[in-house]
Amino acid sequence: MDIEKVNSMDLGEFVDVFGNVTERCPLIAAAVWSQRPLSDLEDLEKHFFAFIDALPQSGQEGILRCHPYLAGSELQRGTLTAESQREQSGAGLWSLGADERLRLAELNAQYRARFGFPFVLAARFSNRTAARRLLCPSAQELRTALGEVKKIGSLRLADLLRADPAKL
Ligand SMILES: NC(=O)NC1=NC(=O)NC1=O
Repeated sequence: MDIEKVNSMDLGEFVDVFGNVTERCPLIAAAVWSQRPLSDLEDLEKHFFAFIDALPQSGQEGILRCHPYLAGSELQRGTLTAESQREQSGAGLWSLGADERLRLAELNAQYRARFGFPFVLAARFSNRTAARRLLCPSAQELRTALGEVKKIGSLRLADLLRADPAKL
């Protein structure tokens, strides 16, 4: 898909296509739509990231709370978004052993209790570092977690911009 096609989209189409670049936060796509005409993929990505960076901490934490747990109940129940389903399955989280799933559930619970939002990791890079990040200071961990949200968004945008518009 080329950037001219993106710039020609009305609001509904734009949110349909880009509404889940940031997991379950279509508001961001609706906000970025008003930045058209966008010059290229980098410009589109820059506006997604600028919106996140400009939010107050409560809004940034809200974005993290919109993310499903890694290997959590949503993966088990099959209620993940298509993107998350692909990412989590692709990272092998579907085929975890019972003990590993339990260990991840415990880490998720400890992490959520400490920071007030779920552990977020760009699963396609899957450098499972939950245990180490649990020890980080809150302000640093918020920045790290938002960095993972941006990595996930970059990968999703690249997939979408590579996609054939006929299939969208
Ligand atoms: N809590 C998470 O990190 N969730 C996810 N990371 C991904 O890359 N996809 C997800 O659903």
